[in-house]
Amino acid sequence: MLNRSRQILSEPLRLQCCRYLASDQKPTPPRTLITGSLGQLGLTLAKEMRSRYGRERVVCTDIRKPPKIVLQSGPYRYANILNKSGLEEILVEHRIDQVVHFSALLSAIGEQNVTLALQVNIEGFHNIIDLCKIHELKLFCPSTIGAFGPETPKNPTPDLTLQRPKTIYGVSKVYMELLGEYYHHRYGLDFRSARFPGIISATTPGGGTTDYAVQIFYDAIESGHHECFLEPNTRLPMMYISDCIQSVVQMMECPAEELTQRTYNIAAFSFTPAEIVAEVQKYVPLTVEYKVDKTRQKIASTWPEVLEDKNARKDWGWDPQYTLEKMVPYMLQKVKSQLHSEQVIKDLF
Ligand SMILES: NC(=O)c1ccc[n+]([C@@H]2O[C@H](COP(=O)([O-])OP(=O)(O)OC[C@H]3O[C@@H](n4cnc5c(N)ncnc54)[C@H](O)[C@@H]3O)[C@@H](O)[C@H]2O)c1
Ligand SMILES: C[C@@H](O)[C@H](N)C(=O)O
Repeated sequence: MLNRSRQILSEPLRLQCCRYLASDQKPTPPRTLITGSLGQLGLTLAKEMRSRYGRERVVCTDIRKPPKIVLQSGPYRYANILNKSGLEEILVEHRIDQVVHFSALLSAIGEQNVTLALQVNIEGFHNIIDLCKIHELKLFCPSTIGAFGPETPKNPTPDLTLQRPKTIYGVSKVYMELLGEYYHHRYGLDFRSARFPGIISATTPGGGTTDYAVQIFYDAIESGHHECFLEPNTRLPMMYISDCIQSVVQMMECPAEELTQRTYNIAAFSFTPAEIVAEVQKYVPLTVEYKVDKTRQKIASTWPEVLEDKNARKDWGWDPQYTLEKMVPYMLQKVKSQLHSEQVIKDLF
């Protein structure tokens, strides 16, 4: 895993990473805290970071009871991001150097509970960013294609453009981007953010508009039939989990002077439901029925089709490895193992 990760980094970044990997060289690897680590992305990132920096140097947190295997794999702490002093205690006790802030309510679930989304996505972020400022910690918080709206150019969508999202999720992410950049400008906080496409992994997602693109693999393996909640021609940017995790590591390890901006679009590939169905059908029999969910379709219709990521490629060597065609057989294999032997959670550690 470690070799693979290093292979795909650009030359300057690879040299930077080697500084963490060679035990006789300085500086020592960072101590990292991940919030919302039991969601779709957190444990995969924890596994990658632990392989690079050491098991005890990555502290997973969330408000949910973790599976036993998570407890066995390294430090895990209960941390509600709405409890600022509780968070501070953990940051101080573990002598944390950097935070990856994943806790959030995603687009579809946010529309079902706007008050809670405001609390988690905005108040929670206030707590995190203030603590990072006080304790001089580096902060990564992902943004999303959901930070754009219907007025945004859809194809391609540049880094700097109109952002008038129509979900509370999108509004809170634009606020997060702006506040992070303000704290960087005003206080020198080392804030970094990448706008993720919909992420596809065998770990199931937590209430987003792009979730169909994970569910389709479970349906293909379990029943051979998928009910799709988006229209067949809805094109959205997507990315495989391995590339997503690489983007976090690469961006966090990039020397500050190489970043020309603090929020970057990142892209891998885009597809429509009809296109992913056709790709899955190359490997397994699959029928599909389009039962469109009006709320999620309305959200998807306001999002970009293709993100422009030339600045991320130029500044910190962003170079995704997975295409739709390469990802589909991997996903089918992962989901099959997950269903038959809970292998995916084991794979994480
Ligand atoms: N998954 C994607 O497709 C995607 C795409 C773009 C951006 N992102 C961003 O990446 C981050 C991680 O996404 P994810 O898919 O893992 O999300 P997820 O919904 O799967 O997980 C979020 C986690 O936050 C935790 N959480 C909720 N309330 C909390 C609270 N009060 N205190 C602490 N933790 C709390 C939940 O328990 C959950 O484990 C989010 O910020 C999301 O906006 C994700
Ligand atoms: C796109 C992303 O932010 C998330 N998967 C959602 O659909 O809400």
